[in-house]
Amino acid sequence: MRVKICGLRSRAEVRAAVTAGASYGGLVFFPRSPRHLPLGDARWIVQAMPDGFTRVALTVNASNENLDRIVETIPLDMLQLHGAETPERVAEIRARYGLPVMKAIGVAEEQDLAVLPDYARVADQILIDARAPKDAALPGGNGVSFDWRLLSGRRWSVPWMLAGGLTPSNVAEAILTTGASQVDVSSGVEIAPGYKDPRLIAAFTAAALAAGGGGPRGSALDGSGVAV
Ligand SMILES: O=C(O)c1ccccc1N[C@@H]1O[C@H](COP(=O)(O)O)[C@@H](O)[C@H]1O
Repeated sequence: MRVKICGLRSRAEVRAAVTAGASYGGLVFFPRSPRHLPLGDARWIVQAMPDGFTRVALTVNASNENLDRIVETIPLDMLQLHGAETPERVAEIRARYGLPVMKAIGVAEEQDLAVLPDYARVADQILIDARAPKDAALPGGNGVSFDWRLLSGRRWSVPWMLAGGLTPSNVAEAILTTGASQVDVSSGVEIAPGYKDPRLIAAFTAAALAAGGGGPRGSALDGSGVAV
């Protein structure tokens, strides 16, 4: 079981995630988000991330110019693409930066999963998130979940991660229902938008690790996140 804490905005939040046993830390580069990080701050925050803790940059429909700036400024282990990037664009970004790419797919009903194989061909991982509500200002980070039963018994050819409205209280049920071996959380461990609570980070990570049977910290790039 591997846990990603997304939207880390301070070194204290990074320390809380690492201490809790999370494997991934997400930095949001999307100005409309309350979790958006100026690049100067990101450079400082990323220094608090130890070896083995996967450093993920989240972007939304970013241009090459913006991605260039991010990749040139901070050391990264993965790019999370959380917009309407096509499979061709995902492949282009992966080739351009030589970094593993995790593509987010928004799900509200079964047919939303139909695009998943196309992305699994070009991305290193898939992030299955709740589809954002129509009136939402953000494409993710809304604290909204979906019917996890849509995923039970499904398999894909690449590692995948479950997201969307996960909290310390529901993550165990989400894992048991979907069989996820990786989970991602943002608003579910916050006391206000953009402000993580170390106790909620600890509670979430402990609940996920207990439900998933624990397991080593580390990246899922070895393929061990593949659903079985
Ligand atoms: O967290 C954000 O602000 C954000 C902004 C734009 C796109 C995605 C964002 N977060 C991702 O959304 C999911 C679910 O978040 P939540 O736990 O429901 O709040 C997660 O993958 C975040 O990485």
